[in-house]
Amino acid sequence: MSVLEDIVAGVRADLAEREAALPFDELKKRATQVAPPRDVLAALRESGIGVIAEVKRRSPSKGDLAEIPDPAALAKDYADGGARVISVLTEQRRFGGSLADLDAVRAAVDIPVLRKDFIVSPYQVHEARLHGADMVLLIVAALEQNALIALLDRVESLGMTALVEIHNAEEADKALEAGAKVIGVNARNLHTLEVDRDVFSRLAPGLPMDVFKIAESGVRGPGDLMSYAGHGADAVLVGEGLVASGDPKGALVKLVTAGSHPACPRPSR
Ligand SMILES: O=P(O)(O)OC[C@@H](O)[C@@H](O)c1c[nH]c2ccccc12
Repeated sequence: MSVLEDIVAGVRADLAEREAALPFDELKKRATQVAPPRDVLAALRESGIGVIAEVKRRSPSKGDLAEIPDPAALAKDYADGGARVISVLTEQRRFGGSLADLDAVRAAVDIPVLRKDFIVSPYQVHEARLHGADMVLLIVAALEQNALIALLDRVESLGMTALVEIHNAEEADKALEAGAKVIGVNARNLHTLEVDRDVFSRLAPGLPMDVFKIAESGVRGPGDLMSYAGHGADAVLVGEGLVASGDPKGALVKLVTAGSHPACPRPSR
């Protein structure tokens, strides 16, 4: 079993428990009662290269990254530091996240929040909405094309924005065919878990101008942000480089400053 299949199997097992505790119809009903989602694309399209800052405790590739006893405090630091969007990992087994983290972050900040998980069922999309998410990650490699299309429609029909993640040209075609408007190129290979920053520069030229392009993973500091920007990234998504820095807010401010510096390459639109 690949790492991805293994993670998804665990996600499905945890999901079955939540479905038993809160039936889908009831979940859907409750999700209509929360405040409407924010306009994520508008937030992302503000000037400069935006930074999406991630609340990430651990990962299968790196093990423990940071304890993060108070995700709300970290989220406030991110928002104060100029993050455009906050990404919250909610996968429990491998990343140490939870829906409680999403709740805490949602309550702490006003900027858009991304639910970062391995979404394989409509249940998780409504659940994201119920917990205040404005954006939802959909990983092409984890989904059959029909499921990708259905989940993307579902995310958009709830007023949220889908971040569609790809790793190669074949997945790029699938994402575009499904109608993705925001595409994340993940530099981390989901099979080997290795980071190859050149994946972005290889794939970005093949993506249409009007697709919003996010470079995910492997941003260690301003240099990596500038380099991704030079290859056409509209925004970057950063986890480890912030949480494991010892000073997440300081590290973020450096990235945000670089992203809005006149010398930083701009997306050509
Ligand atoms: O910690 P990094 O290298 O900055 O990476 C962040 C983010 O890209 C990574 O957490 C990620 C990208 N896609 C994912 C899918 C699931 C879980 C995690 C991820």
